[in-house]
Amino acid sequence: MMIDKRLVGMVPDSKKYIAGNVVLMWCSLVANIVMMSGIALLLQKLFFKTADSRDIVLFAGLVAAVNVARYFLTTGASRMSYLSVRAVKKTLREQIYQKLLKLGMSYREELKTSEIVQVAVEGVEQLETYFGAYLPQFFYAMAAPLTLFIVLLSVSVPAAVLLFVCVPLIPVAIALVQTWAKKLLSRYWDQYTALGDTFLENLQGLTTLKVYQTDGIRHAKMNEESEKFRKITMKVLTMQLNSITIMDIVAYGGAALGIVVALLQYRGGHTGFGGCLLIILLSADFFLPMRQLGSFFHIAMNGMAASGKMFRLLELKEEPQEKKQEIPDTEALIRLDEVCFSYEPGREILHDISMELKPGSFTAIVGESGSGKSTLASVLTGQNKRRKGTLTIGGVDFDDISEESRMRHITYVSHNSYLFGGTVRDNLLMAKPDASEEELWRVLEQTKLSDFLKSEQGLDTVLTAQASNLSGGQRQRLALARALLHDSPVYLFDEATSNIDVESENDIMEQIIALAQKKTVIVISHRLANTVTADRIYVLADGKLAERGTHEKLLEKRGVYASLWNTQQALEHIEKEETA
Ligand SMILES: Nc1ncnc2c1ncn2[C@@H]1O[C@H](COP(=O)(O)OP(=O)(O)OP(=O)(O)O)[C@@H](O)[C@H]1O
Repeated sequence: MMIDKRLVGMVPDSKKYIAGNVVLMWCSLVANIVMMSGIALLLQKLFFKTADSRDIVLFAGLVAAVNVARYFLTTGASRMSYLSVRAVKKTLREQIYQKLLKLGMSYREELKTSEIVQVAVEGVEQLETYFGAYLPQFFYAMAAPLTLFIVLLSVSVPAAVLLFVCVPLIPVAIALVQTWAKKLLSRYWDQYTALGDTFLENLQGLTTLKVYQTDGIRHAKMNEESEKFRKITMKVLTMQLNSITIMDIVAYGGAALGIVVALLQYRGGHTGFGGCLLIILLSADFFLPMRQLGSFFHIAMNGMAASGKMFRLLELKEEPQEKKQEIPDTEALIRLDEVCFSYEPGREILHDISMELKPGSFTAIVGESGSGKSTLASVLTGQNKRRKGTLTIGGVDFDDISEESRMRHITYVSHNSYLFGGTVRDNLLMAKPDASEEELWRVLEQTKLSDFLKSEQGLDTVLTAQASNLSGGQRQRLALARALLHDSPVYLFDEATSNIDVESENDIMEQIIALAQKKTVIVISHRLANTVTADRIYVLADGKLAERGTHEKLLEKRGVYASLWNTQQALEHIEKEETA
């Protein structure tokens, strides 16, 4: 109940450090007993005036030796604590990281990013006390009263028994609080991660909030959440303080009782003066380890509550990659048969989509806003896995293909591909780590970025996070350059030219169309003029496949595509007239 076996099992390395810590603390206790016995003996001799200078010197030597020994023992115990904490942090964070890698692109279907960050940072931090202090103290708190009991048995049996019997009252008090504490701490963590999520969202969208001047409303909402968090934090602290008070009453009450018994025993002549003194000096030591365990327990409980969230992450089902296959060849046909997809139960977004994406072909997926184009792209790239129907690449079921093979096969470029802080070179080499300078410049020339970069620091031009120091067009050009370098058989462009200037759009489309001569290219675009040369155009309407064919054939049909085309042409015509 008080030890989470699963948690300890996760960091087997920590066991030896915990054991070492307990042994060192126990040795320190023995040294203390020796010193207290020395004090009791000296005081007895002083009281009965039998002490001589030799006794004083001997006693001084004993005190010095014990203190030196205790210094080393305590330092050793702290070192053990540090080593076990280090093992815990390293192992758990490594496991979380590996898990995220194994979960692959679809991890966001299960957990929020902010939750993962909080668990991996704060959650693991909370476990520091559990492994470094609570667990060793747990075993020490058992060993210490037993040792003292055995020592004091030879001094006074009733006092030793009474003190020993009172010690378990502390764990009983802890256990009583535990059930309540567990629920409270679980709520505390839920509230904490919820607040973290809101904070991250508001921070990321701060500019938008400022633009629409809704930051005040969000601020008020966050204050509400913070207030809830404050309240639950206060509840947790109250619970901790109350239970510490109970433990203090038991600990110091028990020690006082032991002292009373020792005095009664002395008065009754059952114990000597020195024995009585020894009981008085050691009685608090019976309880202090348990009392200390009680204070660590509350922090450890918090860590255990955090570990609940951590286990939830670590237990998420992952697909074993070993059994996965490679895509048989680069000329593989991508086939969808009656594919359906829902983000949430009861609201299907894609309905019975069947299509064939032939190797070396240029396919376009078009449709009105909200018709499901991006959803289809996320299914094709494995970001959303909860689909129904069949999706195969080269005859192999999509789910049986390893993520690595899929990533090598399909390069996905969205309208906001992530560019990392660092240099242009760093971002490009991500796609092909062994690319030569010439290769890097070639893709930059293709995407017409080379002149601009030459006027800066070339490949060493520094980018801020998300390349926010580049223009929208430049960002998309760089994302395209990186994709071209990746050299995969299939390219999927999801609105890769949206929200950028016309010149960049034309340049990028020119490169995409050239790419379609050599590779399988799928273009999702709201602008039909970009995809007129496609070998096949799939038209989506309300998540269904409404039409398919070439641009000319679709115009002849005078259906959804033709009407979309005519509307866009008319709009573009008006735009041209207005700018003329
Ligand atoms: N993460 C999500 N969770 C729930 N519903 C979603 C999610 N993403 C998209 N949808 C819903 O799926 C539907 C299709 O959206 P999708 O983004 O695929 O359309 P689209 O054709 O790409 O639109 P656009 O051209 O505007 O980008 C929409 O009704 C949208 O509300």
